Amino acid sequence: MTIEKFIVSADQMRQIETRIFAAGMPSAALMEKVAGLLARRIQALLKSEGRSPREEEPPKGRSPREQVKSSLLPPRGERRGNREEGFSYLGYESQGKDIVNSQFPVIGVLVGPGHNGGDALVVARELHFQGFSVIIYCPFSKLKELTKSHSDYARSLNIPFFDTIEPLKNCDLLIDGLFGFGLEREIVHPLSTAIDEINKLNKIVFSIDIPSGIHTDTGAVLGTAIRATHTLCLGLWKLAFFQDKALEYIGTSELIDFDIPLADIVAILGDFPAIQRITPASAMQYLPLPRSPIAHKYTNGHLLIIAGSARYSGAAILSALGARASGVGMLSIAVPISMKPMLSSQLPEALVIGCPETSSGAIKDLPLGIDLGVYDAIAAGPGLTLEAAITVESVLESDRPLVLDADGLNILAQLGTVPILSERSALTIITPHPGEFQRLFPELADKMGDRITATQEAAQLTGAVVLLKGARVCICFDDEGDFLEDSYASRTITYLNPESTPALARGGSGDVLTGLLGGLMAGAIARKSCPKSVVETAVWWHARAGMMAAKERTELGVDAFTLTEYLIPALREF
Ligand SMILES: NC(=O)C1=CN([C@@H]2O[C@H](COP(=O)(O)OP(=O)(O)OC[C@H]3O[C@@H](n4cnc5c(N)ncnc54)[C@H](O)[C@@H]3O)[C@@H](O)[C@H]2O)[C@@H](O)CC1
Ligand SMILES: [K+]
Repeated sequence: MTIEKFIVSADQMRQIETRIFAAGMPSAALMEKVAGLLARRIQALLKSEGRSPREEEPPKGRSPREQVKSSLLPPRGERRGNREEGFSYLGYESQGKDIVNSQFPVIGVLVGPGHNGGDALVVARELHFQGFSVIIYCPFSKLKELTKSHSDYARSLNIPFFDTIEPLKNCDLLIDGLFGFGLEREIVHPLSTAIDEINKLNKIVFSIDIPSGIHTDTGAVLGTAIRATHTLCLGLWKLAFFQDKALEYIGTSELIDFDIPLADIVAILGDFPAIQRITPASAMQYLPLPRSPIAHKYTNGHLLIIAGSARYSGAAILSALGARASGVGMLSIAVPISMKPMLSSQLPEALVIGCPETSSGAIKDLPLGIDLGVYDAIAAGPGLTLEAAITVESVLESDRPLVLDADGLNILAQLGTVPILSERSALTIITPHPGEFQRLFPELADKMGDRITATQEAAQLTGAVVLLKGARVCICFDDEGDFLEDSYASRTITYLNPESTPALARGGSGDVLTGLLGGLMAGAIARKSCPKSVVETAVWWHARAGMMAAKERTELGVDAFTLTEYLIPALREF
């Protein structure tokens, strides 16, 4: 399993770290290694933007120090402006250093009392040796032993230290090493005020491990937090990177792999971890590709979509186009009878079933004598309105595997989520957004501060696969031994999708997912493979299509219909 699959809590990271130290790795050596990787990565990021001091052609006729030039510096006029306002550049002319006119990029390193601060000090030292102009902000008098050693050494190198934020104002880049996964309580004044002021500076900020102030597990802001533009997560992905509310603070992110032995990870997380990050490889393994050379339409599954109303007529089309991309063998679509001609013209390959409809054009009931048993799976909900309650009740009562979305979920909430779903004999996949989730699970209202835990509990309460939509989709289900090895039966499995695009935050994109997921599920059932496994595939694929469309058309250009047209091209990228 690739390192990118693992996700840890602060406690698990601590346990893994303890094993490494117990096995003999010196703590100082590990910090040196990690921070060395960080410093090199930060330099590479700066170099990619033409901001590396040593790589540039030195202008003639200057001292070696002055020859090191970087575009990280603000235009000279701006700096002069600061001086004219009476602000001494960086505030340390008084230390006898004439760097006011220096051409160096100026990097401000924020140092905390623990080992996150230790990492930051090693990074500061390395960047200093590489020719960057570095200053250190450290408002703490007590530091952990190792951090104190690095602080002493940095001071001996004449790297300037400050305990006020004023000097940070003229830095071109900030590196945040105030707190990592050791933060356990709220940040209070005066540090909280300082962090708020630092955020107001609107600088480029690289956070080490996690933005300081963010809870490693829940992603909650503990008092206040650094708003990073980029976060370099150390060793293993932490849960916070999958909590929607932390994303504004994390910015873009990447993993810095520092060779944690797999045996130590497995010792703490197990060889099939209960929480996993979706990767292209893991999602693609459940795609119905390549097809069997002797496949026929029924071995690729038969999906029934139940969707649409006069009010939301497009929902049925969008779901059906999602299902079309899944390669499902046969597609049937049940819609209010007056919509039948429109559906038939849009989806010539589908069998369109006209249903009796209410006076306002919603599905009143399924046609008399319909045999749901012929379908491998059913996807119901998009655009149904609450008037389709009888229909939703009958699919819930059926023994067919079911994807339930949108109004299907609102009707389920009225019927009573937990008793209905726990009585279902067949698999149910529910795909709520946070508002629908709260209607479905009022008993979990106070758990919504931690999306991941709330989704896990919803899966445990219902026995369903629960897919909570958002920037980082969370998928949870109980493993009943049908999917993984028997020894793991009765655990809750969680999959987290690491990447998506806000371009998908738009009406109709969920309808596409419902159809795509339903189609993949029907195919999996027809081929007798586990239908739960395709949920991660559908979520990842849907997000990739959105990302590809956004890249080509901007985030404004990804309406739900356009999204359906990117589903197949998105696969070709892989
Ligand atoms: N896990 C690993 O394998 C490695 C961890 N390293 C670094 O070590 C970090 C964790 O280090 P620590 O456990 O020392 O923890 P941190 O550096 O995250 O912070 C802990 C320190 O902050 C103080 N503190 C906590 N909450 C506070 C608050 N609200 N206000 C003021 N002070 C507060 C604590 O008393 C303690 O001194 C990681 O994030 C990472 O940067 C790396 O150095 C090496 C590898
Ligand atoms: K940090």
